[in-house]
Amino acid sequence: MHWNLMSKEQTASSVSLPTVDNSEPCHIEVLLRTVPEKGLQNNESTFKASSSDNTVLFRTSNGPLQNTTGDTHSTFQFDKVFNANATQKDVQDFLLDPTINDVLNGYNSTILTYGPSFSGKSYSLIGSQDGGGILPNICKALFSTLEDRVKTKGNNFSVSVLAFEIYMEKTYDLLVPLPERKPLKLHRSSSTMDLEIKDIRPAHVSSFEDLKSYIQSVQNSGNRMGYSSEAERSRSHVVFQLHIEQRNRGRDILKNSSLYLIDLHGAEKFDKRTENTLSQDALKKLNQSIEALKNTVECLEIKNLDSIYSAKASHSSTYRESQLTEVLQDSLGGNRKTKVILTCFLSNVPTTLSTLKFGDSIRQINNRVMDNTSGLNLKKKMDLFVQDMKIKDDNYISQINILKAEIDTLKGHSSQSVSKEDLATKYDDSKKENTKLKLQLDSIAQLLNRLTTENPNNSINDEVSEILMKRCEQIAQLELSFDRQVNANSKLEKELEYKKSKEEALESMNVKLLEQIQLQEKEIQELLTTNAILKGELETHTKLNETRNERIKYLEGSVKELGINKSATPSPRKGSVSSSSGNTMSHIEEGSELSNSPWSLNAPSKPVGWGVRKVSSSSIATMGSQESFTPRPFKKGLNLHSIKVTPNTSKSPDSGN
Ligand SMILES: Nc1ncnc2c1ncn2[C@@H]1O[C@H](COP(=O)(O)OP(=O)(O)OP(=O)(O)O)[C@@H](O)[C@H]1O
Repeated sequence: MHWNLMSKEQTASSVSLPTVDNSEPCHIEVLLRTVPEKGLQNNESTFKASSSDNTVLFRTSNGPLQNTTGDTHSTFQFDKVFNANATQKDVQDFLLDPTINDVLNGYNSTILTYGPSFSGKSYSLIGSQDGGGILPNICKALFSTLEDRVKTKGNNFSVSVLAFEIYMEKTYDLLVPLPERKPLKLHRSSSTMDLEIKDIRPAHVSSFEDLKSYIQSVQNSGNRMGYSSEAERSRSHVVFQLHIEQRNRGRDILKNSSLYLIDLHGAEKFDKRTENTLSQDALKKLNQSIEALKNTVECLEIKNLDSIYSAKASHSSTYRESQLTEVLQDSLGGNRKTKVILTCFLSNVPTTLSTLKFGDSIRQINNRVMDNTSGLNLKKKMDLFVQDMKIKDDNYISQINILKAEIDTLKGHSSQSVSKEDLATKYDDSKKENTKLKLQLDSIAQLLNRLTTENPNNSINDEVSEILMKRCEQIAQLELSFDRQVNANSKLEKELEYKKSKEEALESMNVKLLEQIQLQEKEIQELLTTNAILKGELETHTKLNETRNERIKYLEGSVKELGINKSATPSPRKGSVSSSSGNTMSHIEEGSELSNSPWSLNAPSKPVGWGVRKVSSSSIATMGSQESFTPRPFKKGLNLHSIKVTPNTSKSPDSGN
């Protein structure tokens, strides 16, 4: 699979709205961040960085601060200068929001770190144990804004990510574990001239959590960046690319943009002192990319400063000096909003001076940026429509399944509970028992009355009372359970009714959903047919156009030929056909094809004969509404008389003859 690093889908499925070049100039922004160094005071250093006016002043060893207007390299002006005590948050507060805005407005953007080893490039871009860098925080903020737009504007989005490293002039997919990593091919698409990486594996991520796990897998797969071991310097350039596609269905707008986050390896030259295991050739390759980057920036700076400078020398050739510059082509002088973070130790004069000079040069480069906003074409619209229908369909199906499961559980409940018939028999039984007990109670009450009247102090009285009390308790309990049964019964009845109504509602909803699906299928069908008709019409028009072009060419040829013949013979007089030489006549006869042509200026309404000769160039010039034509039998040498011309009001000098 090829992965287009520029506008992956824009070319295939959308039509660009702007037809004119509406790009705007945009200079590369440069930020400087200095590393905290123990015991180093800013005003004691050779460099004085000022975050208030965003300058760095370079002072000579013993002398006073140099005049800012004197030596161009005595003062370096940047877009932002962060002192050593600036936090990650300070840097990100400055950088994140504008970059996110640019990307979401459809502008391609790049954030690039540049500086010597251990100066905090990875610290700023990726982060460390004590805090997240630009990469995780920009991704988090990006997803949060995208999700907000889904809620507030109904926009859709899709994000894909890929990560690769450039090591010794070879490009590797960072998702592939380090030992298995194979170099990938970079090439430019012949149609769009976009850079493509063959066989790289992009990942589609739908949330920040997905993206975090992608970054995690990249880090787990091993790297040459050195952030696994803090004391190790990086030897590869690492590139993260996010591609964001946003769709606004209401306005049929598609925005495609990408964000590069690039962590370069140290900008100093690698040599045998630090890389003693590497061969001379390997060292050369290791240094090649930064050298090429410096050259490219220099060329572009000169080109920007000197408008007469020929682009030929600078452009394509310098970009091709290394894989890094190939990847950066669009970020340096192309359609990207580029921000460079320079990192340096103020105590190290040579590396800082070289970094500042690089920053100064790259800041002179003007990119030409335009937002990658496009309209959706019919095919894209249909694809999206079908995709949405599918999603809706899936939703409906899952909704139906949920409701079905609910019905099943309710049905299970009702089968487990007591049936109506059982309840009725239970109710009857209790009723019978109740009446029996009541009768017993009555007879006991009667017996008791009798005994009380006969013998008021009889001990039997107490016994009977006790029995009676027990019986009463039994009756009360029975009545209670009876009430409970009745309550349970009515509850079940209600539940059953509710289930029935729910089932009915579900059924009708189901029917509606089916109708909707059918309607949508019909709409898709109609769109397909319209598409086919449009295609057919387009083909017919193209053919017609081709035929017309052929005819026009043919006519032009014929007219030219006629012109040549005309110039070859004496110029005919106004109102006359030609000389009597007979040449023109015969030419006209030959040109009868022209008169017969449906494209002829004078298509014959009569059979082809003498009349068609009116088409000769001279006759076209003289033909007026008063001209009449009398066909005569052909006589050799008499052809001049074969056409009768009615006198013209404006006579030619010879017309009297
Ligand atoms: N501004 C800073 N504040 C605190 N610690 C920092 C800062 N900048 C860098 N460091 C620390 O310095 C060390 C080196 O930083 P880092 O690895 O980011 O350098 P680098 O420029 O990416 O080096 P290399 O080019 O070798 O990759 C790390 O331990 C990092 O935590």
